[in-house]
Amino acid sequence: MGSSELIFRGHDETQPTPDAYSPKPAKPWLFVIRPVRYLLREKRLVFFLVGMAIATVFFTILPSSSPHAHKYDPLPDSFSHISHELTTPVRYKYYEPLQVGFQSANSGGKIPLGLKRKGLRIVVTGGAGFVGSHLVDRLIARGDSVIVVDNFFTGRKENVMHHFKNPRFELIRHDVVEPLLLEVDQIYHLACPASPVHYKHNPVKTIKTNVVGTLNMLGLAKRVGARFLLTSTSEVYGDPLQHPQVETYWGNVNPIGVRSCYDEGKRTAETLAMDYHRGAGVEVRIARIFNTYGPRMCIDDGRVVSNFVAQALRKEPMTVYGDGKQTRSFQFVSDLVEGLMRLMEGEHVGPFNLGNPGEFTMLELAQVSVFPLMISLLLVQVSGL
Ligand SMILES: O=c1ccn([C@@H]2O[C@H](COP(=O)(O)OP(=O)(O)O[C@H]3OC[C@@H](O)[C@H](O)[C@H]3O)[C@@H](O)[C@H]2O)c(=O)[nH]1
Repeated sequence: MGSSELIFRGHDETQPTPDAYSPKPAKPWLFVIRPVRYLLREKRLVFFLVGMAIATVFFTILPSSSPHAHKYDPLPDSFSHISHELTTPVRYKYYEPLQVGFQSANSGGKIPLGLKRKGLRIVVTGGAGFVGSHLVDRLIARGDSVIVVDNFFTGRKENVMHHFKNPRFELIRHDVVEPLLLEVDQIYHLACPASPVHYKHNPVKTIKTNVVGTLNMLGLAKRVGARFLLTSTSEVYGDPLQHPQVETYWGNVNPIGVRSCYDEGKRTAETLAMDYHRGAGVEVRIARIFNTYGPRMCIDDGRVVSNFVAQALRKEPMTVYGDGKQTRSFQFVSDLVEGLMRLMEGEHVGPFNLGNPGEFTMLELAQVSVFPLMISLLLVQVSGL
């Protein structure tokens, strides 16, 4: 059989014959007409349009009028000036996220509907401590979500328990010497006992916290692309031969002294931060914190301000060590927190000294601690409180 035969037979079968049944040709427009008729007949179109309207309201209007935007945000008046500089939207608004971490990964692209960012996710290690808890207050007030990581060695739950019902707050009991994985945009690394009495109590643990703890948190910053702020200390200058100490001064530090676990530990932490910055591209900020005082400082903190205040209250003699001519500067905790946040949001790595530029001798401090206390005790007695 030749190929021409095959072709011919095929033609035969498809040829129409006058008597054969011929079905009506299909009408493609019926596929459109039928559902429309159905929608109109069953009033389905109305339901469809109403559903679309509800969905539009839910996904567009509701998120911007979320109760959180007002519930936690009214910043105290004393902070209003900083909100203009640190946070693009001012009071009563959510914080405009920086182009860091997760955010930078999304920059340029549209964030899918329903995944709109409302604030930064921030870890504060040591967030239940004296300085950390004030920082947490400010971050929460700004509209960010805060995870506090604290082992409660010197931190206290009471310092942060006023946030327990806030859905943007989480508290994790964790020691930073163990690794931790969290998805965050920024890390404020404060975890370490800061008072000489506390850090000398277990020096091995102190240096481990400064070195291994900082290494772990820098590793986390690298892994999730977070910006990292290290709270270092004025103690990196050791027994300084230069007054006042500028950041370019390298210090005069004893590597084998009783304070070395802290001052050398912090110096190593700074080294680690800079090496992660230069070597792994981690965005770091370094703050060197000078003496700080304020509410939530432990009365048994062991530092000079709390000691003098406690002694004045108990009408005990003040324990001025040495000749009392050594000088220190003292800043209020809210000023420090403002400095930390400005540093984190700014473009400069640091290190930056954060402290009060005016210095006192310890003898002068003993005098200024006594007089206001005497006056306030007198007022309490006069008013009969
Ligand atoms: O009861 C006291 C306590 C302390 N002092 C003296 O007061 C001065 C300040 O001592 P503190 O213990 O308050 O604090 P230090 O300045 O030694 O270190 C502090 O400084 C900066 C922070 O970053 C550190 O975390 C913190 O330890 C020291 O000269 C100390 O000898 C007293 O005279 N009497």
